[in-house]
Amino acid sequence: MYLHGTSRINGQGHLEIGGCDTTALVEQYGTPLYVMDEAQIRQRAREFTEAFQASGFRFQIAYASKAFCVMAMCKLAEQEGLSLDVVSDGELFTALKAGFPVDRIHFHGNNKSPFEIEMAVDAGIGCFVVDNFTELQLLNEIAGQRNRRVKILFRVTPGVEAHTHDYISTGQTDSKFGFDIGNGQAKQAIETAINLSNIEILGIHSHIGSQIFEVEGFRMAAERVAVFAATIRTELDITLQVINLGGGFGIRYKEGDTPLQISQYVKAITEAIKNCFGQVNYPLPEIWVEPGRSMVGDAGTTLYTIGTYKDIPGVRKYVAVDGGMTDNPRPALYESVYEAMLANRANEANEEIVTIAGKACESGDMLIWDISLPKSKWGDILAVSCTGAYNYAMASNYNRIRRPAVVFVQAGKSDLVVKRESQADIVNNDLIPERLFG
Ligand SMILES: Cc1ncc(COP(=O)(O)O)c(C=O)c1O
Ligand SMILES: N[C@@H](CCCC[NH3+])C(=O)O
Repeated sequence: MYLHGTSRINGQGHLEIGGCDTTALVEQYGTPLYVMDEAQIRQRAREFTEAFQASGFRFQIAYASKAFCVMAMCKLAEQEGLSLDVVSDGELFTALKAGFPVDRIHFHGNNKSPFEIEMAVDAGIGCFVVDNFTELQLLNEIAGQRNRRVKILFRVTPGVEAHTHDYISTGQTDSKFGFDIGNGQAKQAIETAINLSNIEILGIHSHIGSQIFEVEGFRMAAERVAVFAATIRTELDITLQVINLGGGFGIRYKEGDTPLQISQYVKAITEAIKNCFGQVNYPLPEIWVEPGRSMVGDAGTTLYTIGTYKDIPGVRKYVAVDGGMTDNPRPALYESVYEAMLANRANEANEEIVTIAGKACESGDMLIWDISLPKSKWGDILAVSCTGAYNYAMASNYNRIRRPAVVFVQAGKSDLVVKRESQADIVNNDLIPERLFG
């Protein structure tokens, strides 16, 4: 397993993260356990900030909280001077509860409910990223009822196909998100909004997809957005101040993954904006981005306890752990590949190829197919790396399996930031109607 961030093998031959021995973390908190390397998250935030500072552009880096949205993470994002992207009242509530400055929160989503819009307007949200015509009218109406003027970006689809899994590709014309530039709907949306008295247009937003390893897609998106901005200026007499190019910066999950340095992504984006907007003689806009995975993905490691085996001679050996698709649905959803190691026997040589199965009642509940490991036994600790993004965030209670705890580790200290769900939590919202007792 590749050792990310502060991960290392210590003198006892154990995996250590943030100066904490993972076997001690398991003793203290149990398994499955999400371990987040705080220094690694902070370093990523600083890489983004420094790269933008070097570009000379005005900027906002909005952490896409969907990747991992808990109050401690919102606090950390605030400390690092980031903005925050939320997509539901739940994420907004989490951020507000954590005391995140509301004027630095951006509200996304393709089907924001009236309740969500009201909540965000009342809270004084920094901006809405408007996704469709219905939302535009609703937002104007709700803001009007409150005598408020709300800032917006328009989410546009620039017609760029990112080289990634279909389910996480969003910039193409056939997408449920945003207004298409190519078919004229993006222009029509801006034209409509100009006449809405409770809306202030800041700019446009484009997000082409996730887990992207090259810069070409971002360059193309910047180019199309610049041409579009120029057309809008000529035809509608409005100059956009903000261009948001979304997130999508890839990370290394496994051997063969080739993400770029954060500074390379940022340089490509800022240079493309500079060139493309320069070519059409446009005042340089403020640049916003929304990294999620690249902020937290490789800072996360999940620790599991190994339980049972099923060895099918000549076919395959299954090794089951005490979690699975309920804490990490990504292999089942996207065929994502993860790396792992035995955290308590980290120096031992690999001896067998096994398949790591989860404990859910589902044949597709596999975490890793065909991985080389030392011969493991009941009670060993399996560490799976790169689980910081879209793992806890996408965890479920399928089979009424309880969601794991999350700890932040740094400089030899661990802090619980999400408690393990209890059995009481599992039935907390259940009710038995009176008549069923009769
Ligand atoms: C609008 C938007 N912004 C930001 C992100 C974050 O993407 P990533 O986690 O790949 O950086 C996403 C998710 O793909 C998104 O849909
Ligand atoms: N959930 C996806 C990323 C999509 C993000 C939202 N647009 C993943 O785990 O890779």
